[in-house]
Amino acid sequence: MGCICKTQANQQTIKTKLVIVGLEQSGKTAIFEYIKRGNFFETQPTEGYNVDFNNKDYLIFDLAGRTPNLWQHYYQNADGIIFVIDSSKKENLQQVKEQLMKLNQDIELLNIGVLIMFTKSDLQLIDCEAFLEECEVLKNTEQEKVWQSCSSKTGEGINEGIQKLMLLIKKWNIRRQKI
Ligand SMILES: Nc1nc2c(ncn2[C@@H]2O[C@H](COP(=O)(O)OP(=O)(O)OP(=O)(O)O)[C@@H](O)[C@H]2O)c(=O)[nH]1
Ligand SMILES: [Mg+2]
Repeated sequence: MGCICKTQANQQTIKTKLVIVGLEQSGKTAIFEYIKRGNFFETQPTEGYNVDFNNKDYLIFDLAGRTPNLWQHYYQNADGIIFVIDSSKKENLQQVKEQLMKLNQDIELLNIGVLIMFTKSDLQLIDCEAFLEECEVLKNTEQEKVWQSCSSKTGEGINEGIQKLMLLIKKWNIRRQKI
């Protein structure tokens, strides 16, 4: 992650660094804004990234879906990744699978907790569990992941997802200390 992350982390003793990734228009910024404001906020497509470091618990980078080749550069110093899937879109699930496989490869040697967020649950069309089963992402016990269905319109599931991610990050930190 870039120097902004490290500088701000030092100044504000931020505990946890998170990165939000996912396909274009999947709902990343809406989740980022919901975490920041506690309500839905109408978004624009992201250019580059958004960052929030005012909340001392988290430093969050919300990356642009249109430049997936840049995501990996933010993983190095991250504690957690939120991979966002638009659960109202069945047509791009193949692309989602490919990005999830790429994510697995990119973080193979890093101790990072991954939360898969199926967002737009207010419009939900896909069967999340069947999808996860089909693409086998949760079967790799070496690289444990958690998942949650959520909506940035209603707020449903967002805090639950973050709590699951925090627990997973704690586990990773304990494992890291044992190594
Ligand atoms: N109904 C519904 N719409 C949502 C939800 N989350 C996001 N949207 C809408 O989906 C569209 C895309 O949301 P963004 O959060 O901007 O998506 P993004 O993943 O940040 O997109 P990029 O920055 O282009 O990669 C916007 O029109 C949002 O209003 C949700 O939970 N429910
Ligand atoms: Mg965005």
